[in-house]
Amino acid sequence: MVNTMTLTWEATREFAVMAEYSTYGSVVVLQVNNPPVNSFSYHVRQGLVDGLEKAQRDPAIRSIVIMGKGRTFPAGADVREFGTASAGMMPDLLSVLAAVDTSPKPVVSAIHGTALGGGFELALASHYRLAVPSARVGLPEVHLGILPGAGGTQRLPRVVGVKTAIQMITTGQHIKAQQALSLGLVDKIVQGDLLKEAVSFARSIEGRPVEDRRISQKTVPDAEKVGEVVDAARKTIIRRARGAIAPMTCVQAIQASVLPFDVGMQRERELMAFLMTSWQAPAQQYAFFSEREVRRWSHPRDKRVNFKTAKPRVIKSVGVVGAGTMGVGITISLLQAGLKVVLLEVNKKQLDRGITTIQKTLSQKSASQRMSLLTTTMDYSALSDVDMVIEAVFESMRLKKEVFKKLDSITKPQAILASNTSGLDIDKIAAVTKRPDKVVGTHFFAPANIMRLLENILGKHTSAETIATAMQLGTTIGKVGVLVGNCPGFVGNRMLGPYVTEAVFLLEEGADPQDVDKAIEEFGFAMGPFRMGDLSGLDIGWRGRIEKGLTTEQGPPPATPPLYRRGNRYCPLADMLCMQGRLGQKTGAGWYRYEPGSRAALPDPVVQQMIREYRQEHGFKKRTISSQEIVERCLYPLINEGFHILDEGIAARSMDIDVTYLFGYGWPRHTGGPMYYAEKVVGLEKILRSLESYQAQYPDHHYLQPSPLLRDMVAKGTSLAALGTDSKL
Ligand SMILES: CCCCCCCCCCCCC[C@H](O)CC(=O)SCCNC(=O)CCNC(=O)[C@H](O)C(C)(C)COP(=O)(O)OP(=O)(O)OC[C@H]1O[C@@H](n2cnc3c(N)ncnc32)[C@H](O)[C@@H]1OP(=O)(O)O
Repeated sequence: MVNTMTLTWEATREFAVMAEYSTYGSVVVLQVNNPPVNSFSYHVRQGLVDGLEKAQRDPAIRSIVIMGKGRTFPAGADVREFGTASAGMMPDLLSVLAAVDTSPKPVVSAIHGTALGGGFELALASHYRLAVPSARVGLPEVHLGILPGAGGTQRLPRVVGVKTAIQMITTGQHIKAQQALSLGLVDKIVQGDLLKEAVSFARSIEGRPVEDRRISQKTVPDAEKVGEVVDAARKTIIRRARGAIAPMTCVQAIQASVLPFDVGMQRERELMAFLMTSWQAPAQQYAFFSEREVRRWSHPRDKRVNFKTAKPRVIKSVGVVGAGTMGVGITISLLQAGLKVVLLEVNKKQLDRGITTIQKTLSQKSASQRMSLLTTTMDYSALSDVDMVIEAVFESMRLKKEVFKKLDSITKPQAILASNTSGLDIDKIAAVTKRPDKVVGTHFFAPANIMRLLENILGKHTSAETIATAMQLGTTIGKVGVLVGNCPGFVGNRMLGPYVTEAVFLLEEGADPQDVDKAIEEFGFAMGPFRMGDLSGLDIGWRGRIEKGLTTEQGPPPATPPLYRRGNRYCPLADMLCMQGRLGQKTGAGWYRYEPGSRAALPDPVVQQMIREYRQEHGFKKRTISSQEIVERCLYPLINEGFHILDEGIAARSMDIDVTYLFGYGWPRHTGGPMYYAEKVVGLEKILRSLESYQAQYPDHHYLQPSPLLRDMVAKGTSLAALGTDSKL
């Protein structure tokens, strides 16, 4: 009987191998075979339709199982096909799913891995769904700037209701098998061999009518509440989406699920066409692929040093120096990935505070297991045996050099020494060691256990093996690693300089901090530059400017013209706040004021008065500044700096810059990243002309001077994609 059944292939192989057809008595199994994620490329769709038709024709067949071969059930449409001729080739996914739904013989989807997007829509069109315990399902299309366009917006609410469907579809969350079972999205969780279990299950339901199993024929359980649910959702989604159009369009499609199925499907199709042809969908799909493409890194100048040839060292234990906010966050990330950590901090109180934070942050379930991987110490000799050290001490070159000298003398010769500096010269740090080839920058972002970006900095002497190890470590701990070259601020913070500088200049001319923040937040950032400054602490930038000699704790350096430093325009408003002890949220006041215990940024009349007096003192005439000007004045100089970075070979490709900004700086994903936005949304020529026009108005704002590369690209009509493979780099 079933359990003892021999699973031999009786399959005929006349169909495309991308949907293999095999029979087990009365059961046909269609196995999608399109590695790596079994996406529905044209040949898969054709193979499935052919297989379904053959199964219908064969009177000996009484049920059909659909599964994925290899690592997963289909994870959705083939996104690389979007916009190409194959995407439109029939059969499209909708006709495949219609053939499944209307099949007179029961169709069972047997899920392992991730049934996502079109894959989960296929499962929902099937009459039964089985899943292994580790499977996950979901409709993540919103992250690609589209909606579940193969019936997902119509079938899902018919099972879970409009409210849950909106929640699932607008967040794109993946649901674990057990939760899917409790929501009624799968019928059974099966242990053991999925193929055997699925065939057995299919046999057990043969002969039962399929009509009442068709989700398309059901009605939405909470239909009478749809108006109020949609209204409530609209409010949160519009705020959360910050300019992304897909989430609200998904809601509109889901709203149509209370209509007859065919009418709802028509509405879904129209809304899908709207999103597919929007500028946001390609931007988000670019972001999806770029996140993966940065894994294929190469030296910004020397393409021979790359991911294909460089072999990473095996890292089993890591030392972390410094138990401040960054050191603690890095330690948590490493522990969560199962690495052994030796955390060193010379200040006992700080070390104790760090240990408490680590304990609190690690999830209850695995805390003791993770904590057993941690050793804490105040003694450098405890680092003698680790494979790698990440230094996360205060941002001072003098201190970092001291630490690296000690590390060089104490750690084993093959250990890699990494600095979490956010912008100091890696070569100067490496120069104090006898192993500059093993020194690398690993710039984490706060909170380091949450933020996904890891900016890895290649020094002049960093070896290919060392950089490969840093990139591999990023993958191990679930970060998106980007390889960049060494320059002040590297990629991320260097580009932030012009952005923040120009934002402060806007205050001189008439804007208030809240005007600037509002415009930038409406563009899509979670926080504008002033709220962000208050959150990070205004003293970080202030200390940096003091270290560079641009200001002092008492005010401008002697004999300095108030609005200039080293020949460049300079606005001291941020320094003035710091001199008053207004360091941001942590002191209850910065650009904004904060009620005790609250993080809500409240406009502060004291700051407004300070800015007014400053304008009067220096002869600035207040004017009204439009949101458009604010966005252009802040973001175009940031983008311009990106062109300088490409020109200098600090980043190998524009996508490395985009990924840095998407994952480290909250750049809105629906615009693709700063460089994508510049080229594909605004247009390089328009960026250039705007910079020229602003520069004519503000000749002493040096960041507004267009980069030679930008000029050259506009003159020649070169694309950023071509630049990545261009001999120039
Ligand atoms: C003119 C307009 C007309 C409009 C008419 C409307 C008609 C509509 C008809 C279309 C219907 C389609 C409807 C459907 O709802 C749309 C979709 O299904 S969109 C896709 C939804 N699915 C996803 O978003 C899943 C994306 N993938 C992932 O989340 C992850 O890859 C994973 C599956 C969880 C696996 O993760 P990992 O194991 O970490 O592996 P990687 O992420 O590294 O991926 C490995 C490899 O695979 C590539 N890849 C992954 N998913 C896809 C995909 N869906 N398409 C193509 N390629 C994919 C990924 O890029 C990696 O590639 P590599 O970097 O290794 O080259």
